Amino acid sequence: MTARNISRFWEWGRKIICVGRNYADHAKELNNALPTEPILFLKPPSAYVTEGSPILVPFYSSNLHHEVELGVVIGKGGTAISQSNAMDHVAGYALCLDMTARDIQEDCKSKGLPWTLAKAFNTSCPISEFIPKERIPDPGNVTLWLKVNDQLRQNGCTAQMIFSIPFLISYISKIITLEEGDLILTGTPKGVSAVQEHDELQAGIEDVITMNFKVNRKNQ
Ligand SMILES: CC(=O)CC(=O)C(=O)O
Ligand SMILES: [Mg+2]
Repeated sequence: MTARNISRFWEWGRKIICVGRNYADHAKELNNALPTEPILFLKPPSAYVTEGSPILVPFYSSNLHHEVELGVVIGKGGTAISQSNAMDHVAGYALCLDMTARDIQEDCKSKGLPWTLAKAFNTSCPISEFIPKERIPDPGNVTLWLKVNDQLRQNGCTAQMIFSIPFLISYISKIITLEEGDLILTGTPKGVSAVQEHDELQAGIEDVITMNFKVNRKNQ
């Protein structure tokens, strides 16, 4: 059996654990209350899409939003990890989009239903290449940005997160055991907006990485 390579973590079929409303400016733009504890939801590994393949608008949505986020790739699993040890469990990072069918999410929220249809569809998690840990020495202070058709829509710093990366790793691992190859999406800053078929998305982390995706529509 060949050894698995963490730099292709998305092929391992591991969990994608997402944090919602982790930036006050984004919670405010959607008129959401600030969380007192992390808000968690999941995406399946079938949500991954890598550069070269398109993001597909789900057939049941007419308001698909981009959310640029820093992804934390777990390199060493654990349960009830302490905040002081948390960064020892990180292998690296990925630039991620938490694609969200906002119309469906609003409908689910109003009916008290889970967000699965809004957040977990195929191609709802576009990701960059794996970024080794050493390339982002301070993940709590990097700028993420996203452009749609060359127009800047999001530009936020991870220093604005309400819950820090060590806190999130510790909090999540008390509830859900973290495994090597899991990915944590740490929430989005303000500026989320709708994308349309044929749009071109470009996103980046400072001078560390950029990625490009096209948007297509899924017909049934
Ligand atoms: C309102 C949301 O969709 C929450 C979320 O995903 C976020 O990043 O914040
Ligand atoms: Mg999000």
